[in-house]
Amino acid sequence: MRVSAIQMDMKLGEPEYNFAHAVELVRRAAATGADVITLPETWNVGFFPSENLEALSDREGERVKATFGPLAKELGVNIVAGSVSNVRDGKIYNTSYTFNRQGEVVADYDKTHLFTPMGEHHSFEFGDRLVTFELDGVRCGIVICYDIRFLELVRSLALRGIDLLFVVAQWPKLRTRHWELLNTTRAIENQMFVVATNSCGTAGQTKYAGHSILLDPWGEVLVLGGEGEQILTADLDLEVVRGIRESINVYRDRRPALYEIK
Ligand SMILES: NC(=O)CCC(=O)C(=O)O
Repeated sequence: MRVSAIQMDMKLGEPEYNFAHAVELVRRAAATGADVITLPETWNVGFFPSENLEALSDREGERVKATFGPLAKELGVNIVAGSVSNVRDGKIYNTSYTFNRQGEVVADYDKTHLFTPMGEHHSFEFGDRLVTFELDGVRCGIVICYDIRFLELVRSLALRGIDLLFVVAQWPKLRTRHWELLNTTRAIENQMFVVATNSCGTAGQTKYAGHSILLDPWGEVLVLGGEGEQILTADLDLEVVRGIRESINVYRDRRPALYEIK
């Protein structure tokens, strides 16, 4: 499975520009022969405008579905369309939509851990369900940015049988080391591929890290981004998952009856 992660530089509060730019980048990523293309967190508005957020947001994912469904079908590619700021039932969610090669929505996920240090919970609603799905027969899960700090969340997805985790983020440069270590640790402890797509550039006072990272289940770096906008591509050999789980079988050896965290 060839995956291309788009490390996008979006403009805060400018969905018109951001939609056009995301489509252009997806077309460029498709030219690499990718099976799956990914985008970062809240790329439609940036993370996140303090004014007019509701007016700038998508409505029940209508715009992202109308844009990326047909595009996925036209290009014959799976698209993990990052996440968008999205109004549903009068509330704003940080929602991720994933499209298969036929342009169908195969997953929608609302961020479950909102980033309270930046007040995300004052503007957005918490999601309340975990999501797994299949792309080309590969079992996948998705989390959004701050979610990656919660090992229980990722282990829960792992126990549902995923082999590949998508992380879509707007992670600040200030904590680049946490970003790399957390993604690497989740890959190793759950013995899965991790495709972690970050944003870059500056929004308001915050500089975003870039450093998108694609990892194999041994925690080896397949490709690591720099600081600027770029498309990172790697081939994932899913057989590696079976190999590591046979040689170091942590799923067989774990002893959940002893753990307070189930
Ligand atoms: N967008 C986010 O969730 C930011 C998370 C973050 O900066 C951190 O966990 O550190």
